[in-house]
Amino acid sequence: MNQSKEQRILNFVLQNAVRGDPCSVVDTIDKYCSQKEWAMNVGDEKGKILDKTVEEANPSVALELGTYCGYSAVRISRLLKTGARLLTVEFNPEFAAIAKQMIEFAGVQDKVKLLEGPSEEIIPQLKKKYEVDTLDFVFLDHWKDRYTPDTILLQECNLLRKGSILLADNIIFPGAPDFLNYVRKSPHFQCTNYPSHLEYMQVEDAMEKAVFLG
Ligand SMILES: O=C(NCCCCCn1ccc2cnccc21)c1cc(-c2ccc(F)cc2)cc(O)c1O
Ligand SMILES: [Mg+2]
Repeated sequence: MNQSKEQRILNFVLQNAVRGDPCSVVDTIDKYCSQKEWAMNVGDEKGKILDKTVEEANPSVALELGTYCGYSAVRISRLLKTGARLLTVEFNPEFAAIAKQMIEFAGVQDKVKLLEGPSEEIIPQLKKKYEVDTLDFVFLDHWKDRYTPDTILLQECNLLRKGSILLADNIIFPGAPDFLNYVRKSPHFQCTNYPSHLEYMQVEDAMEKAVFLG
């Protein structure tokens, strides 16, 4: 049975990155996906915007929707302070299995909890089952038509507090027009746009930061 692209990415990391070194894992994935096979990791250009936003949020509890191979989970968790944690949600069991190994190889498994399933089921469980009070930072990188309903669901579940920072990938490509509309029109969010490029390509993309005002 021939390997998946995601398995090839993981194998390349296991053979070429430094175990326990999150930066080398991130750089090695970027090397593979820019030179050998494109993949939908957030990448280094948008990754730098992600880094800045995580540093601004300095979260105790962070949520990521869309783990994929674990690239942004490793990227985010390498910046977390002692005792802080990242909950990352992946819907696809094959991707979750790859991401688990990627996270463990990077040595960030103590900071990251990988939750398997659809966001609309997991978000309502965060308070009781995963002992979350409120979320300091949320990275949206899953189905683009789920960004808006999940942002509404986060509010309905009382998971956001004054100052919670949402960062959304792929605002231009593949695009999340309804999300952009929703947060920019809402009196409960202060928005900032960060123009960038699609990972590993010269195609325009952008990220949108939305700070919850309460
Ligand atoms: O589709 C993208 N990501 C989402 C993947 C599926 C998420 C599924 N999923 C995960 C957790 C979860 C929880 N609940 C429900 C569903 C859930 C994506 C695509 C492109 C892209 C693709 C083709 C192209 F030609 C150009 C660009 C680039 C990106 O950066 C992307 O992020
Ligand atoms: Mg993306």
